[in-house]
Formats: sequence, structure tokens, C-alpha cells
Amino acid sequence: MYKVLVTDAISESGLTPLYEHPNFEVDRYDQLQPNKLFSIIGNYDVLIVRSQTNVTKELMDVAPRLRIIARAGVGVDNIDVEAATKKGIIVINAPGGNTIAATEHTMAMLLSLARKIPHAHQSTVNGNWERKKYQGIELYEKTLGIIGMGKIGTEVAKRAKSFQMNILGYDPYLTEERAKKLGITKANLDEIAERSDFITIHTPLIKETKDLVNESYIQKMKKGVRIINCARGGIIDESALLEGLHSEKVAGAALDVFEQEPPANFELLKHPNVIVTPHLGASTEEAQEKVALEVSAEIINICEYQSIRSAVNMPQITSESQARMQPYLQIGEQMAGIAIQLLKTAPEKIQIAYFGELLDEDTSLLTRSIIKGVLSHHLSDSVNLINAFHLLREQGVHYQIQKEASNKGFSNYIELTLYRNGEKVSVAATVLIGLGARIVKIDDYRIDVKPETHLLYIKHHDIPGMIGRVGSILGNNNVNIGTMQVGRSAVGGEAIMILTLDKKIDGPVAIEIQSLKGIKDIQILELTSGYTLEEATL
Ligand SMILES: NC(=O)C1=CN([C@@H]2O[C@H](COP(=O)(O)OP(=O)(O)OC[C@H]3O[C@@H](n4cnc5c(N)ncnc54)[C@H](O)[C@@H]3O)[C@@H](O)[C@H]2O)C=CC1
Ligand SMILES: O=C(O)CCC(=O)C(=O)O
Repeated sequence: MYKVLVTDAISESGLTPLYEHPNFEVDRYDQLQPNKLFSIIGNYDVLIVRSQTNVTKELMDVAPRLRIIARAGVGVDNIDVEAATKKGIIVINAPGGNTIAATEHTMAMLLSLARKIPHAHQSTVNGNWERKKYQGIELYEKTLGIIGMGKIGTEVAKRAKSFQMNILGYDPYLTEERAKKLGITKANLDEIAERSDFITIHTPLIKETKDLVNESYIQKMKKGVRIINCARGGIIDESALLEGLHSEKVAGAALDVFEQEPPANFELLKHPNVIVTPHLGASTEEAQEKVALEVSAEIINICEYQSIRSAVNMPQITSESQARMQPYLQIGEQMAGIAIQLLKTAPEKIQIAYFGELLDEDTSLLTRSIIKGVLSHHLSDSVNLINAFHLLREQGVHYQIQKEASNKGFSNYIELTLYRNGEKVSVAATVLIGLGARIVKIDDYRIDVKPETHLLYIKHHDIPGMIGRVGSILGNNNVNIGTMQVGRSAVGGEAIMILTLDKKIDGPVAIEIQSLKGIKDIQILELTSGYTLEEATL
């Protein structure tokens, strides 16, 4: 049973998939005091929030069961994603569910700002009839600068075009080609400042965008510019904005988001040319249902099928690519399990090489599976696909990943090499179409082994009778051999034997085999079932 805690006002109907699922138990509190949250979070596997709950490292420190933090919305700036990643907690959001709501709110703010609707409304309600005072301006043929041409910025551009506005767009990912297709002009930040009558912001709040609209940027703007922020407080420096309004450089501002929420800067809020809403961009019935449904589905997907479609702290992989990579993930973790056990200690360097058709694949998830397989031998359950890279860095292990078009005799080929103190162990695997995954090489020895839970690795001299003698000892001890593979460097030279066994052998049996003449090394290898993605979820 997965226990889910909902702490903000999340759509009830959007949580239906979780309410109706037999394996989920949902507790919801629309307004939870921080101390109460701290006292109960330890009981939950999943936490669902909007923007109100601050999910800090300190909260995660008292949440040993927590596996998923779900943001029913886009911005995850109220979640310490770095702390979650270190702890191996998956952070998911609902990237597309509120795009239309936030876009339409931006358009409402744009029009309200141009036509002074909120103030005109209040004045009229107060018994005034101030037609001259509330004369506005048109959007028609004005220039709108959009900073951040992602989902919302793009939708705003499309709608603003129907008002026949000229649109300038700035986004590090905006290409000339896409701008042309949208019928807008690709611009840089200075061009937006110098040429726009309205500027609207649609970026996330990150290091690069903090105080993006500051005093010096406002100085570059056209006199009489109007600014809209329905993205995040903190992207505009509120003191600089207030200064700009006082000096009349800025003719108006429409703000849905604030440096501090609820806001504290009432001088700004009460300025006659400022209109505000209390972070309502995503607040439509439709958007709230969509974002809650989106995160509910992903939570079920992760908990029930160990499949992560999209997480904020995992690489984004298309479902087609996930489907193609699915057979590799388990063998990746298993080959890592073999290599780390043969190395007998923690590695100081990991080298992963992908060959053949893997050259063009997104191997990021596979790399994480391999690293997880290596680290979990010493760090146990605390390693997962989320924190694998973080733990690798924390352990000071260097890693190198390379890709080559050459195929090493197989259509696809993965080679993992672990290094420590001048020693190295190398394991290679392939996925054979229709036959499944195989370990095809250990160090310099070619083999063909379908990995099982219990394996026995023996290094020995290639002398007659060795296979029979090992087989007899295992048989005498009631250990059934599934398969046996021998690889040798040269006739009469050094060889390895890999056996798959139906059960784990005891230490005394290994000692008996070790005492045979010609045996150089023996290792009892145990493999976990490994990471799998259920095909049904792809
Ligand atoms: N007021 C509200 O209730 C809502 C606010 N939002 C906020 O709106 C913002 C945008 O959301 P989406 O369009 O869905 O996100 P998105 O991820 O689709 O788009 C964000 C865009 O910003 C761009 N960007 C990043 N750094 C930039 C920089 N330094 N300069 C210019 N562009 C930059 C990215 O390349 C990306 O294209 C987010 O901050 C989100 O939290 C979203 C929904 C509702
Ligand atoms: O949950 C909300 O209403 C806030 C939405 C928002 O700001 C976002 O999705 O980034």
C-alpha cells in the first residue's frame, strides 16, 4: 500500500485515479501548518503539492519513506530538487496541464493593463463615472516582447498575433526557423527592451533569470513600456519596477506572481498603474483537473510499474526510446553486478562504452542502470536511478562514457570496465534479437552466458578433467548446474568457467572447489533481478 499525502488545494476529481486504486491510500489537507507537516511526513511514500507547500531538505530529512514529490503544476521552485536528487527522491511535475490557463491569464492581464479594466471597474462600483481617466491604449500594431518562448510563451504569441501585434521572442532555444513558423521575430534581450510596448515574461525562476528585469534592464526599455509577469516572482526586481513606475519609464505592470507570496511590498501593489492577481495563472477548473490527473497517472506508473515517463530530476526520454532500451536496462545492471563482485572492492574509475546500434540511442537511462548496479553492491538500497550520478560523484568515482560506431561482432555491444589500484575488470554484454541478453566477455575471455541469480566464476588452468571435477563437487553437494561456459585465452593456458546454478552454494563447497589443482580463483556471484520497465506502460 502506497501512502499519499496531498497538502495543497488539488482538484478532487484529478485525484480520482489514486482514490480508486486499491494500492493507494490518500490523505489530503488543504492547509497544513508546517509543524504538522513535519510531524506526519514520515508516514508517506508520495507527497503532492501545488506552489504553497515548501518542500525543503529539512522536510525530506524527516521523510525516510518518501519516494516521490509531485508538483501539480509546472514550476518546482518550491521544491529543493537538488536535495531530493541526493536522497534519490523522484520529483515529477505536470508540464502541460496548465499551459492554456496561464496563457489565457496572461492575455487577460495584457488586456486589463491596456484598458485599465480593474481600476475602471472599482471606480465605477464606487459611484464614479471617470471615462477620461480610464482611457486606454490598443494592442493593435503594438510590439509585444516575449521573454521565454516555451509552452506558455508560444501560446501567448499565437493569441497576441490575432490582435495583430508585432511579436519579438527571446529564448536561448528559439531558432530562426521556429520563429518564422510562428510568424514572430527572434530577438535578443536588448532588442526586446528597446522595441517593445509590452513585455511579458514566461521563463522559469532559475539562477540565470533571477532579477532578469532589474534597474539596468528597465533603463534600456522604451518609455511607457508595460510589463506583465505571470511566470515567477523574483524574475522582476520589485524595487526596480517600483522605481520605474515612479519615474514613468514604466507605464504599467500586471503581476500574478511576487518575490514573496503572499506579497509584502504593498507600495508596489497599490501603485495606480499596477494590477495584481494572487497567483491565479493556473487557477481554472480545467487546468487543475488536468495537472492533478497528470501527476496521479505518473505516480501510479512509477509505483506500480517502476516506469518513469518524465521526472524533473531524470533525463527526459521518449516512450519510443524507452521501449527500445527496455531490454538493455536489466542486463546493464546485471553486468555491473558481475563486474563489481569480480573487482572485490569499490572502483576508483568506471568506463562504459556503447558500440554498434547503441551509437544513435539515448543511453542515459542505461548508464544510470549500470552505475546503480555498480554502486548498489556497496551502498545497498540507498542507490536508485535518480541519485546514481550524485552518489558516484560523492564517492569520488571518476567515470567516462564513450560511444563508437564499430560493432565488435555484435549489432549492439556494451562494455563496462572498473578500475582500482592498477587492477581492472571488464564485462561485456549484448542483446540478441529474439534470444535476449547475454554476457559475452569477461576480461579477455569470450563466453555466452544468460545471467541468472546464482553464478559461479572460476579462473583456472586449462587442463583436462577440470569441468568434470567441478561438476562432481557441485553434484555431490546437491547443487544443480543450469549452464556451464568455458572461455580460454589459449589451449593449455588460463581459462574461466562460468556456471549458472539453481541455488547459492555454501562457503565449504567453494573451498572444496578452490582446493582442486589448477584453480586460481573462485567467486560466488549473486545478481539482483535488476531494473525493468513494464512494456505495458510504454
Ligand atoms: N502563474 C501561474 O500560475 C503559472 C506560472 N507558470 C510559470 O510560467 C513559466 C513558464 O512555463 P512554461 O511555458 O510551461 O515552461 P516551459 O519550460 O515550457 O518554458 C520555459 C521557457 O523558458 C526558457 N528560458 C529558460 N531560461 C531562459 C532565459 N534566461 N531567458 C529566456 N528564456 C529562458 C526555456 O528555454 C523555455 O523555453 C514557469 O516559470 C512556470 O512556473 C506556469 C504555469 C502557471
Ligand atoms: O498551482 C498553482 O496554482 C501555481 C501554478 C504555477 O505557478 C505553476 O504551475 O508553475
